[in-house]
Amino acid sequence: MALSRRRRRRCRALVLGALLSLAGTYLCYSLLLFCCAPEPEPLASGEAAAAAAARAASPRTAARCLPAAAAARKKLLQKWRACPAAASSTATAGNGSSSPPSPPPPPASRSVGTKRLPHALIVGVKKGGTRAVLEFIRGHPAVRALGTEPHFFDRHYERGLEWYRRLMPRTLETQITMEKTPSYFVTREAPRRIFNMSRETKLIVVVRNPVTRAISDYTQTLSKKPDIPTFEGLSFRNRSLGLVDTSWSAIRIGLYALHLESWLQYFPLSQMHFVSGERLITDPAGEMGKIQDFLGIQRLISEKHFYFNKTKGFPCLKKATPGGTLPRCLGKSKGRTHVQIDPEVIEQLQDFYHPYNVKFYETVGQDFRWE
Ligand SMILES: Nc1ncnc2c1ncn2[C@@H]1O[C@H](COP(=O)(O)OS(=O)(=O)O)[C@@H](OP(=O)(O)O)[C@H]1O
Repeated sequence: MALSRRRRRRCRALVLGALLSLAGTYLCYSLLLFCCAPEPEPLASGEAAAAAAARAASPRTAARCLPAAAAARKKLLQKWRACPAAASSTATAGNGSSSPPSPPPPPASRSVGTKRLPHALIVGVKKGGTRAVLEFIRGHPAVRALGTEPHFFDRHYERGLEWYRRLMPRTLETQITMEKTPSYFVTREAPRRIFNMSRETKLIVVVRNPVTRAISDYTQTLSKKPDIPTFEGLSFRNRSLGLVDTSWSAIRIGLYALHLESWLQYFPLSQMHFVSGERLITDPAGEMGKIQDFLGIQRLISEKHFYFNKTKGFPCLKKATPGGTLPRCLGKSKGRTHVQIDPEVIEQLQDFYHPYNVKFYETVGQDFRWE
């Protein structure tokens, strides 16, 4: 009898102990969750809510940061944060000036930061050199970019801004989020949709001689569909009458002045930056310098990060980090050998584009010398 009472008492003590330890674990777990909860991300969907989220994210002011020169020394292509541009507008990458007094902060890893709507977009043009610009600029420590083309403002708009935001890489407050989708430039609804996301969005357009661009576009299509008609056949409604077929997308995309009009209904020119696709090849550092100025970030990507690859026939990035993962040259689909086109056809198309080009130069205040 006494034995079973003792056993019952021991049993009760064991149950009590177990309960207490469970309660303790729960308390610790709750405390841990409370202390380490991540920064809440906006969850509301719809244009207004996400636009508010974008505005909230826009003052990308000083948090702890790595001075730009130090960031550059810490290898351009590593994702170190850089201090805001105001620190020094003359800094160039790795010019060997003073070293940081204390150890640098940890790099912004994939799990750090917040997914934000883009602050800047490369909106076009197809075959202009958009991939080169994206790959070059994403080496900057103050920029993080989506590697693939999300086609949100043309194909997937109905999925909502929240879907779009979730595609973005995480950024720190001081960093700029970017993506590129070249078809935005010729999408009628894109300017309004981007404006509704944020009227402060910075827009980059890489433009190239519209005739060369059309041939590049055609060469790409031909590589996928070898049975399509000839370039000459597709370009004209009536070649002897010189009637160009502007309904063919390869031709239509090159009417830059027309497409630009839709953008100027929503954005001032000062919010748009036009990159010369030609100069991007002959002077990548020069064009990248202007892009960095436009984005309000330090000129860290400079001459010393490029070399001309004779085999590729294009400038390529030097691998700035030992064992870095970014490619030195762009892939095989960039810099294809173009299909041979009758020089007379080229001349006819040059003539066709001339008035549109002139209008475009006048509007943007830059002569791209495509004549
Ligand atoms: N550094 C470097 N390396 C390789 N290619 C370069 C570079 N800079 C500019 N380009 C030119 O980019 C053209 C492709 O343009 P996009 O990247 O805009 O094409 S796409 O619309 O994304 O398909 C591509 O066009 P094609 O030469 O007709 O293939 C290149 O001329």
